[in-house]
Amino acid sequence: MFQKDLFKDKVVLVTGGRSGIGYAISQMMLELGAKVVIASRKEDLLKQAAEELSQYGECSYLACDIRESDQRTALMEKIKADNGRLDILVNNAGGQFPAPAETISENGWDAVINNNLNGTFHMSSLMARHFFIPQKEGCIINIIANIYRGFPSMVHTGAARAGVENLTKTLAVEWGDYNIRVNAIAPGTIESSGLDTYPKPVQDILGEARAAVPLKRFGTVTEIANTTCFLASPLASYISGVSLYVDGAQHLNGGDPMKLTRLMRAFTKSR
Ligand SMILES: CCCCCCC/C=C/C(=O)SCCNC(=O)CCNC(=O)[C@H](O)C(C)(C)COP(=O)(O)OP(=O)(O)OC[C@H]1O[C@@H](n2cnc3c(N)ncnc32)[C@H](O)[C@@H]1OP(=O)(O)O
Ligand SMILES: NC(=O)C1=CN([C@@H]2O[C@H](COP(=O)(O)OP(=O)(O)OC[C@H]3O[C@@H](n4cnc5c(N)ncnc54)[C@H](OP(=O)(O)O)[C@@H]3O)[C@@H](O)[C@H]2O)C=CC1
Repeated sequence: MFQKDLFKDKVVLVTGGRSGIGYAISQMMLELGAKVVIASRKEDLLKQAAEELSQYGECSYLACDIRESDQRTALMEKIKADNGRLDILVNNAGGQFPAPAETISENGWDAVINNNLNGTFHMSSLMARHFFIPQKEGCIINIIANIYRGFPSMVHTGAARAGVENLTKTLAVEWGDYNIRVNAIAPGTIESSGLDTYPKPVQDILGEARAAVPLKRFGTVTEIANTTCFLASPLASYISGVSLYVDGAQHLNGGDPMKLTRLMRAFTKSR
């Protein structure tokens, strides 16, 4: 759909690029000519994904937990040594667990905030200081979630993603001075490997949740990759500071937001 070689000679970092949405983004960027670096925690799975992705173009990898400062620095050093530059950062790595707010421990809260808010900011800041600001050019895309009506059953990630939505606006303004564009994508429910990680109550309501989306289906990883490539491309050269909801209008009308919380309360009690 995009012009072949759209990202020729561009260097792209996709965190969480070994699976699901991140994998689809990496594949599409490679098919459009980019050099792609993927990073996530599980080294075996990461290596395997990089090997598979190499059929589409030049893909490298480094194991990195985005919550760890020394691992983020090692990733930045690798990109500098291998490529000398970075053009596009896709902050896709993230995740959480469904739980009623009153059951979330302090460590559980901190783990999710560290993963989704702190990891995203520190990665953006590091890559901006070492690449985008000296280059006077850069592009950051933050994958968040549908937090339009809060996020019942996932208060921790709702708060973290709202933080990322807001820092997207602030960085778009501050780093406009350096010709850096910063945008976010808020996927609705996407058919991806990520959904398989959720417990039975989530699996049980997927049919109902799918029917409640105004477009009557969940999204695909390709639809999130399409949006990412659009926002990273010159087609979006005047777009910065926005959060694009890619959710079949689920944020406006997506069924009973409390249903999962009630099911999780019953599930937690029964264990
Ligand atoms: C109708 C459908 C609705 C679905 C909407 C879907 C929208 C969003 C979809 C997606 O995002 S798909 C992507 C999903 N993928 C993931 O979420 C996987 C990533 N998740 C993780 O890697 C982990 O959950 C984590 C959040 C990063 C935590 O990892 P970490 O290794 O730091 O955790 P631990 O050291 O194991 O635990 C820390 C702390 O957290 C508590 N905790 C962890 N899991 C749970 C749980 N399932 N329930 C309750 N608490 C949990 C854990 O107990 C620790 O706390 P303490 O016990 O020490 O107090
Ligand atoms: N699927 C959906 O419906 C939705 C997904 N999202 C978000 O989109 C993003 C991708 O999700 P999806 O592809 O579906 O799910 P996946 O679980 O397949 O992807 C999450 C990726 O992030 C990596 N990751 C998680 N934590 C860290 C960390 N601390 N450091 C480095 N890498 C990490 C994981 O790799 P590893 O385990 O090896 O670290 C994995 O590759 C996530 O942020 C997710 O929350 C948002 C809304 C809806």
